[in-house]
Amino acid sequence: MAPEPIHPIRVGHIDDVQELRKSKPSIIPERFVRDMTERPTLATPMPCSTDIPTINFSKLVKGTKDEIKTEISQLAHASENWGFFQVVNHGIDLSILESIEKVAKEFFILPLEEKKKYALAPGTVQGYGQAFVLSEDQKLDWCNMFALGVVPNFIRSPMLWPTNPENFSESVEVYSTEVRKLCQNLLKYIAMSLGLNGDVFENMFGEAVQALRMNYYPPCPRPDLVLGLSPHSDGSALTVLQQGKGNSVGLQILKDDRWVPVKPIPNALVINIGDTIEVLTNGKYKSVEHRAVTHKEKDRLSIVTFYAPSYEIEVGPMAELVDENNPCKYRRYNHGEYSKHYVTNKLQGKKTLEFARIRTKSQTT
Ligand SMILES: O=C(O)CCC(=O)C(=O)O
Ligand SMILES: [Fe+2]
Repeated sequence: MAPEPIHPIRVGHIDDVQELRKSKPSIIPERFVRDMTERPTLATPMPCSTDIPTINFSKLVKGTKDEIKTEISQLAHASENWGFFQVVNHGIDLSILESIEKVAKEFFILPLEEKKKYALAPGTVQGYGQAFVLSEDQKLDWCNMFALGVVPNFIRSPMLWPTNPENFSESVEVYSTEVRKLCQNLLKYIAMSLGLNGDVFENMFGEAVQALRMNYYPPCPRPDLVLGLSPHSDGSALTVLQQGKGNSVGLQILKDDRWVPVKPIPNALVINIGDTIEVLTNGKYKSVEHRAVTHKEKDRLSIVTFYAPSYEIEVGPMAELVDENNPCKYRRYNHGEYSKHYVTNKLQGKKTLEFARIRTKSQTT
């Protein structure tokens, strides 16, 4: 069962950030202004040796034995220490990446009245607007989202789709099919990097759920005060993120208590480990906290695919990853319940995963 909206929720007035931007405010509305501790530290220079790892996907698929071995150990290192990596030579045709970016842009430049036809209901994550807003006093992100389910419930009805409906629908379908294959392949190599059978996740997940979210961050006159997207980890198994061509750098990941920017590599895709893989691997592979920041003059688009087990699947640490030295850190739970928990809570770092974490005696006292 897909997560149902919870009612009633009072979220108060939510300004549309694109409309706000048009009015060129000299003062940012209070609901967007972050508390001191949450503000992006724009002035802190980042050490340059902290680029996230890169995986050469073509070497995994058709490299020599040695190349495959090296790439798999890179993948293990990235998943264990970073929770993030960029995939180059992923095999998805450039025209497919360009097409999804084009339809996403076409959507966001529509008049607000048009976009509002797809407005998301409070407490749900599908549609246009701001997801994860669950109370009137919650701070808002400097972002507009348009999110839709792809598997199992992609509705291919031209009536329902914006702009050029045929193009939109077709681009989403073609793109999502390619990204699905990439996720399945990456999960195979991730399993192998753990010394498990390549098909272990595929067999476990049933008909995997896939969702697509387009995030649009308009320029912000005070990027030092706001966040594009609140810190969070993803509730998925894997996330695939495409950054708009030539956009500003906006994605940051928390590494050793520092926010490290993910510098876009042209045509690469950013992959991150989601909460589900963290639980299945008993914490060996990490779903790492990340956020988006804004830019004073430049806008930014990200196109994000979440790939997760079917809602009825039960998830818990795999036996192979639990032993005396690595005691079980998470309880077993139903993935649909976790999804519901995820979408009905605000984004708050890794807090959502507390849902599953087993507390040791020293943590509870
Ligand atoms: O826009 C970005 O770079 C971050 C997006 C993201 O983390 C998400 O949609 O879950
Ligand atoms: Fe995310």
